[in-house]
Amino acid sequence: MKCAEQQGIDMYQLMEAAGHAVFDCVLAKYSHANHIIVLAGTGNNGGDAYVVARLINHSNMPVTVFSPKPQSKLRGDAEIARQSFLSHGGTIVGLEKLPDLVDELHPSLLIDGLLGTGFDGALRDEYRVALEFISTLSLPIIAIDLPSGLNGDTGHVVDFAIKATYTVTFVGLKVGLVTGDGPDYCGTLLFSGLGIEQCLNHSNIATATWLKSPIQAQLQKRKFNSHKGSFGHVVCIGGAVGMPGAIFMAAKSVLRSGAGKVTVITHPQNVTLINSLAPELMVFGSDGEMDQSIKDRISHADILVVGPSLSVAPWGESVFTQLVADDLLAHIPTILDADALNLLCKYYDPLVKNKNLNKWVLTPHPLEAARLLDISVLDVSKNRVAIARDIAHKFGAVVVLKGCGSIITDGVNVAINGSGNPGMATAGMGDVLAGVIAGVMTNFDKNETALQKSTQKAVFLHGLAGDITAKNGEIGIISTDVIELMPQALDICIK
Ligand SMILES: NC(=O)C1=CN([C@@H]2O[C@H](COP(=O)(O)OP(=O)(O)OC[C@H]3O[C@@H](n4cnc5c(N)ncnc54)[C@H](O)[C@@H]3O)[C@@H](O)[C@H]2O)[C@@H](O)CC1
Ligand SMILES: Nc1ncnc2c1ncn2[C@@H]1O[C@H](COP(=O)(O)OP(=O)(O)O)[C@@H](O)[C@H]1O
Ligand SMILES: [K+]
Repeated sequence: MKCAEQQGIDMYQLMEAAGHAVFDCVLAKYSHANHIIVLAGTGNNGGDAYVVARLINHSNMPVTVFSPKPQSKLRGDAEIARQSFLSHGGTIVGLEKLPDLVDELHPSLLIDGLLGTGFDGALRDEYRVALEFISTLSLPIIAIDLPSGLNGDTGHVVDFAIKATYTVTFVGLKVGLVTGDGPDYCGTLLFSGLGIEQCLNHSNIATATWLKSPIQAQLQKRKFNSHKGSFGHVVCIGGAVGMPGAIFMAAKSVLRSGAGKVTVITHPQNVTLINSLAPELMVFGSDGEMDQSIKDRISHADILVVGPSLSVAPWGESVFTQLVADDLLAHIPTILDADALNLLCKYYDPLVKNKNLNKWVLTPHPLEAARLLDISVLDVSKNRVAIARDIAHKFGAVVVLKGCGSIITDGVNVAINGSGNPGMATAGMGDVLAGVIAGVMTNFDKNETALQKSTQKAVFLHGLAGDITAKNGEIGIISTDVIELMPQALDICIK
């Protein structure tokens, strides 16, 4: 909004436009509402609320505004909007009176204009008490710009927030609506550009991309005249003794995402089982010492996946340290997942620093992200985008910070994934993602600039396969189901 102001756009007109956008939502979804309660805060989000309340009043629907103290004087545009509401006969009551009046008013809709993008920190007591009371009413709620209590920049809820039915949000994407806690609080998201989206598009503001449509993960149709060598050789390294599952799922996912050839390097005791589960894989055993033939296979790979069930015990540690010491990870695009990330924390300084590592994709979940920066998991969830960027800068890598609204960043560009579902919160789904990233990459150029873009597409495709799997029920989907549906997800995205 500051940018709009700098470009000479009239801020009160924007507030009017915001109010009209919310009023349109009221008319479209709740035109028969009984009494409408509007919460109006003390900033510009409150100003928007007064515009909506005036429009509701004007259309002869019963409306009461509840506002925290001080109700006397707001600032600037918000005060103009409040005065306009009052001069049209509007009623404003103290927020603390809401519990006493609610039975009398019989509201059937609540509009939340308490806090918007200016909210920071923890809710002040008066607000928290009001929001907790509201949550007991079971009313449909339209949130203005964002649900009060949710931080629009980070997607973090400190203690309490409104759970909206609809959120009518304005102009650019607020990352906090689509990552972390955001999706649990926003309900259905409705966007309004307030008529200034064109002007902002030309202002060169760096914003995050929300990956929501298959068009954003477009893949080229294959030439008829293709052969397996056209689509890359991926080597997957992991699977300590007794742990064949994760590396098998990662490798099978690479195959199901379009790679020409996939090799697995694992503990010798896993070889027979993995071969029998997927005879398409080439599987080789290593007892922890990497002989020359294994090193040759790795050095001829187009892409590496390192980490699924590698373990931090001696076998995994020995494999990882040799890969780094022999520079095998320095020149080949490499997806580092799971225990490779844990080992990366341990060996970052002595082995990894100062090498040419800008071909890495790191795929931490929040706990692994916390370890990579030596912070707490809470610190990660407080600001997912900033943390993902910090990891990208520290390791010179593309980072996928997994979870609801996975963040993909090379430290500069930021994308937030909009595919996937909570059914995917199940063991092995991250191993599948690591494989999908490598497999999808084999469809693209191998240069570095493609790394962020191809990782974005892969993360979207992985979530899309999860969504296709969840069509028969979300809870209880398993990672191997998602692997089998990767071809369907890819097919949706082929040009
Ligand atoms: N003119 C503009 O800039 C426009 C802004 N728009 C609206 O304005 C909003 C942003 O307005 P503001 O910057 O005034 O911010 P807000 O209206 O979100 O909030 C500011 C108020 O919240 C209080 N507050 C902050 N943290 C708090 C906490 N932890 N507990 C309790 N109270 C807290 C502050 O004391 C301040 O009074 C947007 O979300 C959008 O709804 C729209 O009207 C379009 C035009
Ligand atoms: N609630 C969710 N919404 C969307 N995607 C999710 C959700 N929960 C998990 N996922 C996805 O599933 C995968 C889980 O990865 P991870 O936690 O590493 O699992 P594991 O360690 O068991 O392999 C990630 O890609 C993550 O983004
Ligand atoms: K709000």
